[in-house]
Amino acid sequence: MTDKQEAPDAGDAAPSGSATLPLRPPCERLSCHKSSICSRSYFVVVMVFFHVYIFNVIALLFYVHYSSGQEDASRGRDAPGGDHHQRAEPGRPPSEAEFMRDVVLTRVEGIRVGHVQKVSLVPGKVHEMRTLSLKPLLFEIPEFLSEAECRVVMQLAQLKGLMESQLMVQDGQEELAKELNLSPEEIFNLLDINQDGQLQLHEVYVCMFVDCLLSLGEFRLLSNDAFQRFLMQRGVKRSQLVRNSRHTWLYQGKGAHQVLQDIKTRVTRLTRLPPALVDLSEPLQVVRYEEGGHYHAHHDSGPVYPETACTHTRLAANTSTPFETSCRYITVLFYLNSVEGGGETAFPVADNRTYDEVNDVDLLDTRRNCGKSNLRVKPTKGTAVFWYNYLSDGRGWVGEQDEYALHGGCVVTHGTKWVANKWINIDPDYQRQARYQQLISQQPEDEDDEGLTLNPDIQSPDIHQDL
Ligand SMILES: O=C(O)CCC(=O)C(=O)O
Ligand SMILES: [Fe+2]
Repeated sequence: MTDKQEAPDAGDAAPSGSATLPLRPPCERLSCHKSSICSRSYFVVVMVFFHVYIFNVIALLFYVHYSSGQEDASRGRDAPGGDHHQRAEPGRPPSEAEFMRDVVLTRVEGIRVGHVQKVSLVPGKVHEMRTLSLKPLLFEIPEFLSEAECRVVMQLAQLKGLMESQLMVQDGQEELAKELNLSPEEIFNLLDINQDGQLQLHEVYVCMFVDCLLSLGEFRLLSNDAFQRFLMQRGVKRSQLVRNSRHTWLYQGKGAHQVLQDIKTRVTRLTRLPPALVDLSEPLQVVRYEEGGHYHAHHDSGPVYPETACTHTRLAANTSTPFETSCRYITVLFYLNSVEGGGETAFPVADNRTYDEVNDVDLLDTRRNCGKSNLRVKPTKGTAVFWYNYLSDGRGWVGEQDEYALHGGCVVTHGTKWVANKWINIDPDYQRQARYQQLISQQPEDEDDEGLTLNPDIQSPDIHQDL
């Protein structure tokens, strides 16, 4: 057998009789003599690469699609205004949490101080809303309430009865003090934060309205007797108190007087907030100052740190927190009468004074220094003012406390002053607010309204006996 016979391809590889010649590389051979096979292989290789490429592109597209979907979903959970596409399944009503994901808190634009915008709050009437300051964002709306509405609110408050906003010594109730098992000295010691043996105004202030060494529950008991006694023992006068007024709370939910319900609806329109947030806020607080009454400058709501709970959502909080504040995002203040003398609402640092200067001038003292406040609003019957106590977080939710929202009631020099406060409570922690709303939505119908957890003066469960 020749080489030729043994190797069928030999004829392709070398001419006959030249077995010693080196074989050419197979590729060269193919390209020269098997061009059809060569191009088919090339085609196959190209097609394989092509398919792998297409497959990779499709896989990449799927990956991008699904991973951005997940990001959206988690953004929806973290940022209330972030996701407008995550909806409940069709045919199923959205749960409160799903509803909340779509909520963005609209803020009314101030444009500039003095800017007037028309607002439609009641059918057939247009109100004018004037920007009073940008820091805080503060507006005034004349004739927000009619004369008749002002009268009804004052009368309902009188019918209900007003209590001292900050109590001084009155009769008895020794038992409550005993229950606490704290002597007046011990109470004083707890409130005397800097331990200098004196009870300064700011210490009373701190305890009354922001965070307190005592729990809120203990403080409520104190205010009935023991607290007043040691204030008197230390020679504290009414004028030295943080506030010198009387107040009560009026329920505005279902079954409440129509005027009260109307006011709530109007507030919802004015603030452009979701009705549920207004519905679940504190009842209306009505305040009366007699001649000589005042309210030193304060914040309606404190700063919120990670360890701070909001009073209204504390039931929904997973953990217990050492501090609590009322998380009043907005204050709407109504003047129910025109005051004969004094009684302006002062905003000591509005717009152009830094907060630090407050300490130098003691602008907190509205009995002495109201005249030095940057801005004062004269109480005029029916007028409403409203402002934001918190800034925006930039993503459509509640941000940090606005320190320019400091305000107080100047001393009433002639006559009586009646105001009402509508506070809108929103937890800066979006998740907590969502959990709270979900919890409330699971309550039976007659329990899921304002005042369930929010009225700071109400300790008994009979809150729905409110007017
Ligand atoms: O009486 C005023 O003008 C202000 C009232 C106030 O700030 C309040 O009740 O929190
Ligand atoms: Fe206030």
